[in-house]
Amino acid sequence: MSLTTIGPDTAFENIPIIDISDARSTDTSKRYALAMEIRKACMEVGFFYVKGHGISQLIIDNAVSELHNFFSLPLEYKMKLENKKSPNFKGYSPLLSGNNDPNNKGDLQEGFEFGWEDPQLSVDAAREVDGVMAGANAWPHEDLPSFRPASLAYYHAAVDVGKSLFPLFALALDLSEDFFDDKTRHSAALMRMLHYPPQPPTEGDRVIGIGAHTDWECFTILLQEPGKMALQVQNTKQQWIDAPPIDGTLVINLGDQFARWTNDVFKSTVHRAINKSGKERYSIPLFFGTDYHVRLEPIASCVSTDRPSRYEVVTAGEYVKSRLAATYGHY
Ligand SMILES: O=C(O)CCC(=O)C(=O)O
Ligand SMILES: [Fe+2]
Repeated sequence: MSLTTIGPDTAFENIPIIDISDARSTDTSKRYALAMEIRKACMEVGFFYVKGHGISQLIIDNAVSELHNFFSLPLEYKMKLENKKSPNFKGYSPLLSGNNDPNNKGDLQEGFEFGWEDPQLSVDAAREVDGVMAGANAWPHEDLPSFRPASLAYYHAAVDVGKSLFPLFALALDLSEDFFDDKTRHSAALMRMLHYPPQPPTEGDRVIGIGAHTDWECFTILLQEPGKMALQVQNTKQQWIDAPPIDGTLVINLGDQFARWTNDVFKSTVHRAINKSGKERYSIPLFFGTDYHVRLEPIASCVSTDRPSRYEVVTAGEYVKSRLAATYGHY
């Protein structure tokens, strides 16, 4: 079936909530029904909340509390782990060091980035499969020893949720459920711990938490700290729709790799965050892509004579590398 003729005829005004407890159901019809819900959200919004994701509140609370501790360290401690010192850009990025929206002056956030740790794989071998971001993480072992285990516990739980979603995305695209299995062997899954200071009243909208952008991978799993509104998602009428934290849920949003793969049938939707809560705000996105050598070729059901291929075919790694260079000056 062609997916190119089904499309949204209205701009979305809210973001659906999908219960994914059936993601690994042994009942095929339940998995299929869930995939159809996901298909609708991917085609109409590019964002959805998930509940029933199975990550324990304890794992989430520990990660969030360690993340508060990390960002409370003195700047000089955090700067010891600055990502520019790392060959693969892991570690700490200070306030205003990134700029996601070229019209802006910098993102009002500081971050800590880490990825998959595979003790079996040497750094060189990892780089070969995972490209520029592969290799060791930079942890504040001495200054905050409990940060690594708490962060990795949440990371592994979130990666597991991500792995349960790929077969559903495949079904949603009328592909076999295992379509992404051989393309996601090495978990190109990067996690960023983020801290957004309150938006200063004196700043206009050219210095905000994170400027308007799309994500670069297949999809992102975002944990927002409860109670603080910041994330907004843009619809086709250029209206900003609020995506507040909702208890018990995570936000899933699609990124550019899926847009390329699906010839924009799945939407990589523009979003931004402005922390107007007056308090410190924290969030944890996990960017879930395919292995970096995988070519982002459009899926047959997403191309037609009326909708020819929109993107040049590149590998996932080439794409991410080009976006990193544009956003952080990493080459
Ligand atoms: O902090 C948020 O809510 C959004 C973060 C985000 O969009 C990103 O890091 O790509
Ligand atoms: Fe994003």
